[in-house]
Amino acid sequence: MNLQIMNVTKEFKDKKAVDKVNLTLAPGVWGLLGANGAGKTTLMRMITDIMSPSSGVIKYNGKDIKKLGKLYREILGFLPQEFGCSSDFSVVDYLEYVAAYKGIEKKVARKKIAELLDILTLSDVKKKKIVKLSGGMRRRVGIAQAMLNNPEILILDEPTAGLDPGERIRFRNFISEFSQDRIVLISTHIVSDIEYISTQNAIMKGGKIVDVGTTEELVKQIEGKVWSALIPAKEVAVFERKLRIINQKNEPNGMVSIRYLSSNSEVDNSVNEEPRLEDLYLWLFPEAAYEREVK
Ligand SMILES: Nc1ncnc2c1ncn2[C@@H]1O[C@H](COP(=O)(O)OP(=O)(O)OP(=O)(O)O)[C@@H](O)[C@H]1O
Repeated sequence: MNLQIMNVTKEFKDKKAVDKVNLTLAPGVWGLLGANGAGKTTLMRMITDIMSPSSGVIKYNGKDIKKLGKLYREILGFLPQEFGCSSDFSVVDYLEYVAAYKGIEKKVARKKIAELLDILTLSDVKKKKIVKLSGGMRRRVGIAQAMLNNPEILILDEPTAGLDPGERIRFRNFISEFSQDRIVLISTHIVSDIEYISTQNAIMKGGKIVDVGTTEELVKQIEGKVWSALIPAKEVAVFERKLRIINQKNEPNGMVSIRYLSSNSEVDNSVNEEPRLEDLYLWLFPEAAYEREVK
């Protein structure tokens, strides 16, 4: 099974949101990483056939998804970024409604819904109206509706937004298990949510895929560029101006330990650290560190 994105471009009036993207997705979990405006949502909308490319073609097992039409939608599950069912439905009524819409037999749907409610820890709120749920719960209802038809291709746009740490861990384990023989594409700003479950990652910048690889392969390019060091607390502001500090923690005796990115050691006592995917993300998207702070 594969999904080929072939020379796909999407142009809006004055903006090329996706620019000649070529990518072949094989079964596994795919992380789609990129800063705000990189083109992730636009690419996902084209993969789900909600939006048509300005040029290029997307093929599922060698066949144009446009020509597959309904057949393609039957094997597809999608959680849109803006999923926020504002109707008066209860959780279970909503999921039954979506299942009927997707043409899933009632008995099969009931069993699947019960299973998903359990896995996504929504059983206790299944009779509650969706509008009355917390943001994290609503997101999980969104994940459930995307998975009702046991999709071979599952596209999740920012699935972990609003989930608490426990929910995140459950989500990761669940997706890892689910992705056997399926293609799962996840876009997220929370790099740690895909770092350990993604089989491959694709990095987008300015509408283009700039890198593809496993987490281990990708972080190799910043090996030797991630450092930790101890600095006096009173000098933090000075160091902040000259270094790309990505983490800092207060230590005893008026010292602060910092983790920073640089081609060379910039503080005497610096020690090289094992690079992580988040380090690479911040190396490629320095502005993201600022975005995180202001959010
Ligand atoms: N319908 C549209 N009309 C005009 N420009 C658009 C439209 N949709 C997206 N864009 C622009 O295309 C670019 C890519 O947007 P897109 O939403 O795909 O990025 P993204 O990587 O998903 O960002 P985010 O993480 O913030 O959702 C942005 O500059 C955006 O403003």
